[in-house]
Amino acid sequence: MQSIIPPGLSAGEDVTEIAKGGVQEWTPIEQVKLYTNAFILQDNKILLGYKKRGFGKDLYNGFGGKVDPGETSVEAAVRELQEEAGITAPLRHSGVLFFTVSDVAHAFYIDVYYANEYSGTIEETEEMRPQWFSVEQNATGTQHNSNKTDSEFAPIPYEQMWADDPFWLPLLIQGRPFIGRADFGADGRMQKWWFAEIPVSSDV
Ligand SMILES: Nc1ncnc2c1[nH]c(=O)n2[C@H]1C[C@H](O)[C@@H](COP(=O)(O)OP(=O)(O)OP(=O)(O)O)O1
Repeated sequence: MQSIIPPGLSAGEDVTEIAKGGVQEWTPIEQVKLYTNAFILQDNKILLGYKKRGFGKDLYNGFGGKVDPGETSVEAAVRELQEEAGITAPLRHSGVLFFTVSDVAHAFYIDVYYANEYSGTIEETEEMRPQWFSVEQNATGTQHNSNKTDSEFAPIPYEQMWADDPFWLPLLIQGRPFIGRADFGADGRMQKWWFAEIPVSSDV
């Protein structure tokens, strides 16, 4: 399928569009800040954190934050995972997300990472309360079983996550690289969005 890659993102032409919506033009970009977001995937479960304060408070997300001056993106991702969940992991790049929020002056360019192993002890921190969730029901975004799972872990709580997450988190879980952009209103709803899968070998 032919796609038009939104401003803020770059990729080759061989992307596979998986979702798009909204009617207005993309919000103009004035300033961009670099962020990271990291997930641990292990034994059919995923580690998320309940954000206790600040931007995205009361939502579940991966572990991450701003890239500090002088840091590489992956160094920042490793640092944020340590600061927010108490663990370290061999993070691998999985995708890029680009967001604007109507009442935030800068745009968010987010490198998304995952690891299948970690070291250290997962612990609650001032910012995040880590919790494992089952990926068995969520990998395709569908329920195999209407109200029961054999897993001891709850399904991924998409209703308590950013509205864009259901578009790309299933791809991360399945090891399929992705890119995507969403422009949010001040009410936290997506006003315009576009998500795509990219070839495994792509360098995003
Ligand atoms: N829309 C959306 N979906 C998924 N994930 C995110 C968003 N918007 C986001 O900002 N994020 C992610 C990106 C980062 O991982 C966090 C936000 O980082 P934040 O906690 O604000 O950054 P810190 O550097 O830790 O903040 P301070 O410690 O400086 O307050 O959410």
